Amino acid sequence: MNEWNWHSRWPAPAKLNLFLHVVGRRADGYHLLQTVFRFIDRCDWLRFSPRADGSIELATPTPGVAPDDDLTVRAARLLQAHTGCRQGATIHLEKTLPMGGGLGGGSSDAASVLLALNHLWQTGVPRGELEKLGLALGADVPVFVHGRNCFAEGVGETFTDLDLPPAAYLILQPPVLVPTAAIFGSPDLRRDTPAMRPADWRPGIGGNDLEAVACAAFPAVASHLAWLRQHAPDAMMTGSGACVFAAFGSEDAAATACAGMPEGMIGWVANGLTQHPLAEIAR
Ligand SMILES: C[C@@](CO)(OP(=O)(O)O)[C@H](O)COP(=O)(O)OP(=O)(O)OC[C@H]1O[C@@H](n2ccc(N)nc2=O)[C@H](O)[C@@H]1O
Ligand SMILES: Nc1ncnc2c1ncn2[C@@H]1O[C@H](COP(=O)(O)OP(=O)(O)O)[C@@H](O)[C@H]1O
Repeated sequence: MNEWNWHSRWPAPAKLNLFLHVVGRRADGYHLLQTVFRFIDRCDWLRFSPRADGSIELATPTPGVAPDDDLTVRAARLLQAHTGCRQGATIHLEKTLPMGGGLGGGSSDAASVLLALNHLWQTGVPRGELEKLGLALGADVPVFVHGRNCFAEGVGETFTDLDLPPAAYLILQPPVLVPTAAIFGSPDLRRDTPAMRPADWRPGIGGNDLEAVACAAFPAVASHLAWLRQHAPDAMMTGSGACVFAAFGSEDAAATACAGMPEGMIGWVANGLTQHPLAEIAR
């Protein structure tokens, strides 16, 4: 893909979990999930400048995250270590996606860094290997490297690709940062939803098993969900929260509901993507 180069602005799209079931737990405490990932057209954006000194620098530190802990920096260093690459990069990250929002922003940033620098440094790591590398950074990273809307299993690393119909979503952003580990660690979490066959899933099937725990711990999530359900009964939370969303019949219908939000509520309309914008790179 020749159009992607050092001058490009690289997208890191958000995801929605169209349903999310906890079907078990691994010996190491990680939860076995079934979920459908859908990419949407709301993105963080990345730019890269080459560095001859081999170091990785983040020119735009993320508020509240030490640069060495930032998933963008960790992803770049992981790729360097994996390939023995001696080139470096300065990373410029333009954050749009809320942190701790269940939209996978940090994971998507990490995946786009892996895809972009693998291309720019010409390190030639195949996509499947990049997915495995991404898993070391977080359970959500592999799907963004994978690049297709899909039914995911395991901790989120085994994929059955899906063709999803176009959809317009209204997404509400409660003003809280939900810590994923605390939601998965709750004694109240239901962990025994029966597994389904990926081929049996259809849009509208399944709920989010993390939702009740997040709503109990964060009343703002519950109140945003209650408001959205007045307009769209199928509204649900994405990931471990905090954001909640609903599909509408058209972008106009979603925009109309958005325009009716009470003062102070933050929400926006996004369209479902047919695939990740970097899906064809390194394939
Ligand atoms: C819940 C989901 C659904 O897509 O999304 P988000 O809400 O984070 O967007 C993901 O599974 C989150 O993935 P990610 O955010 O990458 O999680 P990680 O950093 O790997 O894990 C954070 C912590 O959550 C717990 N965890 C995470 C994933 C999983 N399958 N089981 C778990 O028990 C573990 O305690 C882990 O230490
Ligand atoms: N580049 C990054 N963008 C967002 N969060 C990051 C980043 N690097 C590290 N983090 C950490 O990852 C956590 C989870 O962020 P994020 O992926 O945006 O939320 P979620 O997993 O709920 O979708 C943040 O609270 C933050 O501490």
